[in-house]
Amino acid sequence: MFSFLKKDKNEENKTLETQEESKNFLSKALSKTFSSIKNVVPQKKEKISFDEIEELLIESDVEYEIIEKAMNGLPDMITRKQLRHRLVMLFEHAPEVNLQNTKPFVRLIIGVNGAGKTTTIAKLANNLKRNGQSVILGAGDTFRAAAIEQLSTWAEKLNIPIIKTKQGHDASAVAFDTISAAISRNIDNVIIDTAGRLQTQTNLNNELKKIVKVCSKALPDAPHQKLMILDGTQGNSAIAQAKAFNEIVGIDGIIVTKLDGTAKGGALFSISNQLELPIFYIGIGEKENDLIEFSPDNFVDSLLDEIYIKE
Ligand SMILES: Nc1nc2c(ncn2[C@@H]2O[C@H](COP(=O)(O)OP(=O)(O)OP(=O)(O)O)[C@@H](O)[C@H]2O)c(=O)[nH]1
Repeated sequence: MFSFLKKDKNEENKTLETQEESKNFLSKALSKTFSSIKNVVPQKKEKISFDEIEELLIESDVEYEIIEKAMNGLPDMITRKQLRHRLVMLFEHAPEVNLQNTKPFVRLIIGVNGAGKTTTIAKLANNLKRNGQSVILGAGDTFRAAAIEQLSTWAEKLNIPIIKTKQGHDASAVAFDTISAAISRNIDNVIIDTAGRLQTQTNLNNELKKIVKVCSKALPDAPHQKLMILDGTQGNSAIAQAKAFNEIVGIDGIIVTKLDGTAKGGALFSISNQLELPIFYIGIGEKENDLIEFSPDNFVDSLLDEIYIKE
């Protein structure tokens, strides 16, 4: 009985340590956003004024509408606990748990050119592999030869199989073949790239609808996740883009990239809240390990650690 309790305590400590590590990692990755916040509140305090909180949220690129929503009814001097509660609430669209029971689990990656799709696919695949799962990639960006090459280079580097075709060939055929290969080779995860497109490019968007339909022909219910990659350096302007894609194919979750290079980290609040979608991961660098699972609690706590004295 005693040793059982002791083990529990050890495990609890370990979880706390991991949480602390993940928060430290987040603070480093979001240093640009946090230093803009510190410009507004240079000294840590127990209570911070309404006006200062409002200003620091504006500085970190939270949309004004969201700030109003979060701060409605708060007093003139705000405690950490009061603010924490309101900020965490903005991420109420938490990721669904237990999605991973399906095999193969098919993710379709969507985004505009340059948002970081290819790099993010590599990072995601690397994460899954590190967790002991098998992955296959589908080079569905058949629009540009360079995209097929770039993804192939990552596949080789990470030692992950890839299904590809020639530039200009049918992207939905690549999606179908990748899922079929995963089924026959008993692979856990499928990640399918798609061509970068704007929400206004009708032909490409019809192609995207076709890819989604063909995925479900290869495997009922696939794709299990349609993930939108948003460039974090664009801050709030990425929202309109994602809204349009959500209307075209229905997005299940967001990955925000390049948060290491911007002071606009506060846009994460607006992105999740406005789109009513969970943020699954954030990209914090160009290497394969630079993708972390997004935790609203850790994000809000790291931010509050910059301005509040710990309770
Ligand atoms: N600093 C930083 N750079 C990133 C991150 N994610 C991607 N990048 C860089 O952003 C650039 C564009 O990334 P890609 O993965 O090529 O983007 P893409 O959306 O596939 O773009 P196309 O290939 O043009 O369709 C590359 O130079 C990446 O290294 C990130 O989280 N942080």
